[in-house]
Amino acid sequence: MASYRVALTGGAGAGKSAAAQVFAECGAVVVDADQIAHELLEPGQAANAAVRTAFGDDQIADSEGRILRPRLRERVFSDPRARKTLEAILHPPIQELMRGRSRGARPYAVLVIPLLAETGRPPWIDRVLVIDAEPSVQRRRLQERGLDAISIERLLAIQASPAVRRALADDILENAGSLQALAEGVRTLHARYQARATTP
Ligand SMILES: CC(C)(COP(=O)(O)OP(=O)(O)OC[C@H]1O[C@@H](n2cnc3c(N)ncnc32)[C@H](O)[C@@H]1O)[C@@H](O)C(=O)NCCC(=O)NCCS
Ligand SMILES: Nc1ncnc2c1ncn2[C@@H]1O[C@H](COP(=O)(O)OP(=O)(O)OP(=O)(O)O)[C@@H](O)[C@H]1O
Repeated sequence: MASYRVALTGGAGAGKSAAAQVFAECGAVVVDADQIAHELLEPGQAANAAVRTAFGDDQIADSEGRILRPRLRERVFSDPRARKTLEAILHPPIQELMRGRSRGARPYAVLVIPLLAETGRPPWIDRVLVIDAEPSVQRRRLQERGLDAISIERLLAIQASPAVRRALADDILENAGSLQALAEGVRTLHARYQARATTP
């Protein structure tokens, strides 16, 4: 039987990781694009070398070749050309690893893809779940994570609008209440996805 793959997307701080954790606790296989991006930037990876060459070793890496992610983030969130350069290096291997790691997943896979609306829906995705929170709530959560006000505004400005994202959705999870309410919403969806995944 082919894998059943659900893409989970949403704006920064909307609650994708929190929802993904509950899907994992329910037994879904979770694959996260942001985590894969971090893995690909590790020393020894081809993307690490490509990023250091493109952005300048002395600018964005330490003496051991470790990418200084906050510095790279600052650069790419304030310069669209730099962002395109980084995305051109990282997005093809991210796509390949997302697809590979979710192949054969049982009962089904949740792929956390923050930029689904920006990059387009891959043909191998069966269903799109959008998690949404009020922009004021996103800002507060990002602030709590230590991002400064300018970085928060830049980040929200370069991401797709909630309307564009919601237009892609088969399901929408409103993350407006408590973490417990979010977990209940996830468990309801899990039951539905599990049934779809196992129905021939
Ligand atoms: C820029 C990088 C080095 C910053 O790393 P850092 O650990 O500081 O932040 P983190 O990865 O947690 O991202 C912070 C927030 O920015 C969002 N984000 C990341 N990259 C992008 C991007 N190219 N465009 C818009 N939003 C982005 C993330 O989803 C998250 O909400 C890293 O995010 C990265 O390598 N991004 C490029 C790869 C990418 O496009 N990833 C998104 C998933 S496809
Ligand atoms: N309903 C909620 N109630 C309280 N806190 C929440 C709720 N949902 C998420 N959070 C918290 O808000 C923060 C951001 O959530 P999370 O990391 O899941 O967002 P995200 O969409 O994965 O963000 P990013 O794309 O930036 O990684 C986390 O600290 C998380 O625990």
